[in-house]
Amino acid sequence: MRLSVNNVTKRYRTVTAVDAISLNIEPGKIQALLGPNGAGKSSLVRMLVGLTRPDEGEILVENNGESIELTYHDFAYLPEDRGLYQDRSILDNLSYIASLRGLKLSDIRDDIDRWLERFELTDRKDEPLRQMSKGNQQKVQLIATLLHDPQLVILDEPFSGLDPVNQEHVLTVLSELRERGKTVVLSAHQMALVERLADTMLLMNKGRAVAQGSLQEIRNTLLPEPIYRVTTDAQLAMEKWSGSEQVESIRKVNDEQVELIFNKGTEIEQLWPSLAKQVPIKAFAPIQPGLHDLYLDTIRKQTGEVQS
Ligand SMILES: Nc1ncnc2c1ncn2[C@@H]1O[C@H](COP(=O)(O)OP(=O)(O)OP(=O)(O)O)[C@@H](O)[C@H]1O
Repeated sequence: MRLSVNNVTKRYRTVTAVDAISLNIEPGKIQALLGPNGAGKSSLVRMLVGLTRPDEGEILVENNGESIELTYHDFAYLPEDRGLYQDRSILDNLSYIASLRGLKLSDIRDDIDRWLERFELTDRKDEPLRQMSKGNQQKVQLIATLLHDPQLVILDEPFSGLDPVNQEHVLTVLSELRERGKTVVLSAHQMALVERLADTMLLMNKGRAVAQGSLQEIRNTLLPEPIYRVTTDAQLAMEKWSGSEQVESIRKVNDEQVELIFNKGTEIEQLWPSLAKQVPIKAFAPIQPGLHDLYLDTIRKQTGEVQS
């Protein structure tokens, strides 16, 4: 299933939650939506699953090359506000949700057992949900979401409330969905996980797209000039190099290392000897910042504050 989001805008009374976003989401790929609180991720997700409509633009869904209207059976949706019956057991909740989807319990009983086993909930399946930790409830919600095995899976913050072991379980589940050709869209705040998992990402801030594409494409957009990590006398380097015309920025990492970004068009190879004449250089190498650093740096620049 393929989703095309074309120039979509969503406004609430006082705020433009999603502002002219375009995005192509492909089958067999994982698309992540990233951004600080209030960036517009959930608003976009709600439009993707048809809960709300765009004020401008359109969202097209294609299955095997044909344009379709999404129905409840076509997609799995893990909403931001989870809704399970607190007084009922895990098994009752899952059976009830399965019946709502028109699934026969006898057909999916094995699937439920496998999911419970996988998420280490088998021993607790008869306990009421209210006795469960937030993370365990989250796991039950995720199982409920995926039970009917649809082609399109849309998850609003699937990692929230989970410990690292269960985050890994979810990561594996999502990778398997991709391998089986499903289309997966998720919003998340866990950059290290997203970096390992997502094929493409949309970084949003205040409803707008700040950068999108693969991690490399995002790097190229947000950081067109490479960063060099230089081993040297950091204090002296800060003093001597920061005034250089070719140096866009210099940051002290520790007493023996600085990070340098050069101005666009600088012939970097030719510059090293003159920098080394001012302050001896022991070593230098370009570094590839991870998504976490790119994200924080970008949001900081845009808002002057950081939320993660
Ligand atoms: N139903 C609504 N009515 C009015 N404003 C809304 C509504 N839903 C969202 N908003 C506003 O739209 C903006 C985007 O909110 P949204 O929940 O989409 O962000 P988000 O990126 O999902 O944030 P978070 O990471 O905190 O879940 C926010 O300013 C929010 O207050």
